[in-house]
Amino acid sequence: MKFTKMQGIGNDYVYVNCFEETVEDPGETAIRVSNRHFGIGSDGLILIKPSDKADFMMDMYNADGSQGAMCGNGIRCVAKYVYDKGMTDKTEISIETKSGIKFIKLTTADGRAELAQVNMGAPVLKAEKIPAVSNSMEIIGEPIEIDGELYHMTCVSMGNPHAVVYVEDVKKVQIERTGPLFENHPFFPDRVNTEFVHVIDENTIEMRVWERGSGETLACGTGACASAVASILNGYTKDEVTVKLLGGDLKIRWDKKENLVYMTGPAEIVFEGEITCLK
Ligand SMILES: N[C@@H](CCC[C@H](N)C(=O)O)C(=O)O
Repeated sequence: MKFTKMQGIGNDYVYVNCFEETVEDPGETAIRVSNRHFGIGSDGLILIKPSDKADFMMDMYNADGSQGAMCGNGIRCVAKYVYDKGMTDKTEISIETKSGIKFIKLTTADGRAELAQVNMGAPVLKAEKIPAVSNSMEIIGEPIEIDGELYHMTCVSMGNPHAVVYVEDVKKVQIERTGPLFENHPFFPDRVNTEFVHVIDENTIEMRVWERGSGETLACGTGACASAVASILNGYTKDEVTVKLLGGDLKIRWDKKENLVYMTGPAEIVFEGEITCLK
């Protein structure tokens, strides 16, 4: 099976072109390829498939084999892949995901895609739709105690569930301990991605993420969008936010008039290869 390893600000996935390849058991394949010692090494697996509703389809799996409905960094990479490989000559591409069709605009140079702006759609704030168990309709700045520590949490779905909490210093977060406690908290029936955010100024935040199904990653596109929306809702930032992640920066803009979130960032091919045997 031929594959391409790609990354969007350090959030790395193994991409398989399913116009040419068939993946029988994507969950199991994701677990095997993601292993950083016995496999290729990645945060998960992304399949690029034909779609009858959009130009292409993205089907994504986390490192633990669970399927994700949406992947912000992944969708920029899929758009770069199909453009750079000549599968389309369009610079405005539609991609079907499990959370609906997303629209991507590419900036190109020398026949290659460099930056991708993704219309990520409307943020979902209703607790039951995230899903999160709460007596409130929306969870904005709600207190939650985790491991004896009090956090104020804002929950947003960007096609997948996110809990955004604010901290003084992202470097000091014991994410390997705290991340799983949020991820598997009974508050979140489908588990949750958690963003630990520090507000730098009204235009800039920094963030570390614990991803549902993959653990700490260098970046999360949907998480950056959720963090920007949470920071705007809590009055910490303006509507356009630079999100600084361990792997790089993303620009997020919430167009409140249209209620649409736009994410802009890079995508890169790291290497390509062929799997002949993977235990
Ligand atoms: N890294 C992604 C999100 C991947 C899916 C997530 N872990 C989930 O299960 O919801 C991104 O860039 O958005």
